[in-house]
Amino acid sequence: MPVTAKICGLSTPATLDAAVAGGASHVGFVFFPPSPRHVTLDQSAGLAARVPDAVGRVGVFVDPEDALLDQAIAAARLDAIQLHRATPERAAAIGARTRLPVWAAVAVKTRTDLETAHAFRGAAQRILYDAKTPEDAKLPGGMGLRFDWTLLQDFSHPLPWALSGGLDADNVAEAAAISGARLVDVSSGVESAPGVKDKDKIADFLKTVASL
Ligand SMILES: O=C(O)c1ccccc1NCC(=O)[C@H](O)[C@H](O)COP(=O)(O)O
Repeated sequence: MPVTAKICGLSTPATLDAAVAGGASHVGFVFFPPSPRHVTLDQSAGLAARVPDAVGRVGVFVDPEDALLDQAIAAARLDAIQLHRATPERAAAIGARTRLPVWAAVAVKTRTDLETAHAFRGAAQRILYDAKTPEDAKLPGGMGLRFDWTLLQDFSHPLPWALSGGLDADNVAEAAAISGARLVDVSSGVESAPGVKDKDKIADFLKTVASL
């Protein structure tokens, strides 16, 4: 089975085009003002218009209000909602209201953290295993942190899932081999500075993923 990739936190037409040209299966737009990758509704609309139908548009949110979700879904014509710091109850309510697939981010540092994923069965359609960020960090993702990929070995996944956290062109093959991931997600590993995506790094990452 091939490995596919989501390039997260895109905010410029040139880097979005690089992700699409390189074969990304999904692109992610971050709707969270404290993030250096935050896009406005207008920006997201312009970016979304460049995305072919075959590529999934994923909106990334941190415990969002309904109003923001509605505005972002309409502006960026989202295909899926990625939720960070949301309870299973809130994830289920968002899925029921928006009728879009929900990707629940599960922050992982230990094996015990993984068990959280089970609570999302019936409430989300996909789990995104991401590295747990420090309690005082302003962002729950996009910090280039990785977790121990061996934790995912022999884990009984409750839902389809993706691997995230600290991936880059140099380690994604090892990460996929160890974890068994068939969908990988990257943000800072294809940047030259926080929030600044790099077309060449995107191309390198996607080339490596295509070879797996
Ligand atoms: O990327 C952000 O700035 C961000 C902000 C708020 C919530 C989530 C965010 N990113 C989520 C992602 O899907 C990232 O791709 C994921 O955390 C991996 O990031 P990285 O370790 O930098 O590749």
